[in-house]
Amino acid sequence: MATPTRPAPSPAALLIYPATLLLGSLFSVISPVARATRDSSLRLPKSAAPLAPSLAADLHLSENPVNYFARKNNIFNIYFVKIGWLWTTVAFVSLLLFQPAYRASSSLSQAQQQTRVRRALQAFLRYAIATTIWYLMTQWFFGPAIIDRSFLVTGGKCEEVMERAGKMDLGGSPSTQVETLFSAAACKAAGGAWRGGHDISGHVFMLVLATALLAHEAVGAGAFSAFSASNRADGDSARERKASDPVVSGPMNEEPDSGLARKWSLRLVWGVVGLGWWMLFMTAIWFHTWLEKVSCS
Ligand SMILES: CCCCCCCC/C=C\CCCCCCCC(=O)SCCNC(=O)CCNC(=O)[C@H](O)C(C)(C)COP(=O)(O)O
Ligand SMILES: Nc1ncnc2c1ncn2[C@@H]1O[C@H](COP(=O)(O)O)[C@@H](OP(=O)(O)O)[C@H]1O
Repeated sequence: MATPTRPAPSPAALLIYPATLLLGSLFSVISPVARATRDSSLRLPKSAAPLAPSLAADLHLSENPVNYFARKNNIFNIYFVKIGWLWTTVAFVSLLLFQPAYRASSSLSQAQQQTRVRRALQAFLRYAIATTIWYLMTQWFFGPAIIDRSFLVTGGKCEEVMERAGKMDLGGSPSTQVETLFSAAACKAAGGAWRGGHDISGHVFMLVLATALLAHEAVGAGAFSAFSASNRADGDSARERKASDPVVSGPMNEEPDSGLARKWSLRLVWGVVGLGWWMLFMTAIWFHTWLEKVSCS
């Protein structure tokens, strides 16, 4: 019986992302609460009203929007999304450590051990590639991150700071000045307003990348465990399997206590994926224009 060990999730599953953004955008248009938030923000004093076409800030400037998730300081934004790659890393490492698909153990044959080490290395490579992409897009790309550079290229700038810089010498080395003016975080920290360009959502980008990476890995690892468990139950057919066959190299000799860690690592991963999806949905409802959201997914 040849059952694939790690069936690849269908690419069609990725449609959940545009569907989520579409649903969130529709909700933001038809929900009375979302509309009330928008109306109240439009009644803000002119000095507080942004001049740029970006709706990200325009619609949600009020200090305390009606909906908790429309607040930038909501607990999930601060302790989950803002350090989202840390959560992704922890969840991913827990998979590598505790899922039988990647775990080499002395009770396995040498061929089985090699298969698992190879799988773990491949998974780590996927994580490293995703981490590099996240880093270059949102944190640093030989200076400002790609998202910040695309904002500048499309006409955005750090408004108040640019004006001040025009009037006085900012001091510091030229590279310090560039950092101050040309990255969203540095601009906001310097009291400037990051306005005027196409502001690709870092939240949408990171949440899509992180949840897709984790879900893809968890589906594969979970399927391996389920397949192995069904083989353990079916003792006769399990004994017929070749140890060297990567398709059937299940954790027949798994230590009893590793089952708990295996379950909890999957729960952690699906928890991160679930909360990540929810925050993506919240970003779709309360933050950014439609174009800014879809341009990064
Ligand atoms: C060419 C450079 C390549 C560098 C990458 C090399 C990859 C090597 C592979 C593996 C090595 C392991 C390294 C471990 C990395 C651990 C990652 C972290 O934990 S970083 C610390 C936590 N920080 C975050 O999670 C930040 C997440 N937040 C954001 O990215 C942003 O806040 C946002 C994009 C979500 C929103 O942006 P904002 O401007 O609106 O705040
Ligand atoms: N789901 C969410 N919950 C709370 N704040 C969010 C959010 N999605 C985006 N934001 C906020 O909206 C702004 C634009 O984010 P992004 O460009 O990454 O989508 C950021 O504000 P700050 O930069 O003031 O923190 C971010 O914190």
